Amino acid sequence: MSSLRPSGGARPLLRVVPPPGADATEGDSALFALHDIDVRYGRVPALTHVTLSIHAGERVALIGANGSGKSTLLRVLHGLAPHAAGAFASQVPPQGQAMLFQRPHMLRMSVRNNVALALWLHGVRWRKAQQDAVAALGQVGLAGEAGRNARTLSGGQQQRVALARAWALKPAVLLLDEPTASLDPTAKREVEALIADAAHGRTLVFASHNLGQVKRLASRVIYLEHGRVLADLPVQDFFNGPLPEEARQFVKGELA
Ligand SMILES: Nc1ncnc2c1ncn2[C@@H]1O[C@H](COP(=O)(O)OP(=O)(O)OP(=O)(O)O)[C@@H](O)[C@H]1O
Repeated sequence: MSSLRPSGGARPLLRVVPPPGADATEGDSALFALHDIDVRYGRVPALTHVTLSIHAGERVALIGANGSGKSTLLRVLHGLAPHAAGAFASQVPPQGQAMLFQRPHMLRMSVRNNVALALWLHGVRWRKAQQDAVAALGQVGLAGEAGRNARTLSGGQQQRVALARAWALKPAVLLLDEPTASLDPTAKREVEALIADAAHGRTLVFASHNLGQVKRLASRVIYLEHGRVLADLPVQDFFNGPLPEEARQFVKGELA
């Protein structure tokens, strides 16, 4: 079982239940193991004393106020936070995971090639990459837009292209940073359904401010405050059990 350092006056609540088959007492069975991780941007602490493990098949929601460290934690998992102190171990090869950023970057080329390029960079031949790209775009309802310049798509459509780009790589681990934050209610529902579908047989770690979505998608909730983990619980316990006061207030505020 993982353990956490108390953070300031607040006591973290930690009861990580690994999925069936995973042995949480064995550090090396974890896909990701973080021990006492600190990340700073200059003088700004983004993560402080973060210790946790993530096992195959978990669907982990990262929640917390703006600036609490959710994106930074996702970046650590994706190997994009080089200034981390502490120990970080990953059992996932780089091509085994894909990350969706809050504001996906579209290259000035067709929608199809935006997806195909990601595949080609992972060693898929160009012709096959284009075929797979069209198939992935079909999965997110954008097959009809394959020839369009990706930069001319709406924000929601660009988010779908980014999802297709991630899906096409068939990663074992999906890291999603507020994947539906900028979408209208219909697109939110549709993209959330795509994520739920894609999560089958995969490990999912996602940041979200949408607690309804967290309840629907997550098996485990990690609550961050000022870069510290204040609660790390199975989803039912997070929403039904006692929480540290800060987390309770946050949940109340977000649900209001
Ligand atoms: N590139 C950066 N340069 C300087 N400070 C940064 C940078 N990125 C993040 N930070 C700071 O690190 C802290 C954690 O930020 P992070 O983006 O991880 O939070 P977050 O929980 O994802 O926030 P949000 O909900 O707004 O997306 C914040 O204080 C933020 O201002």
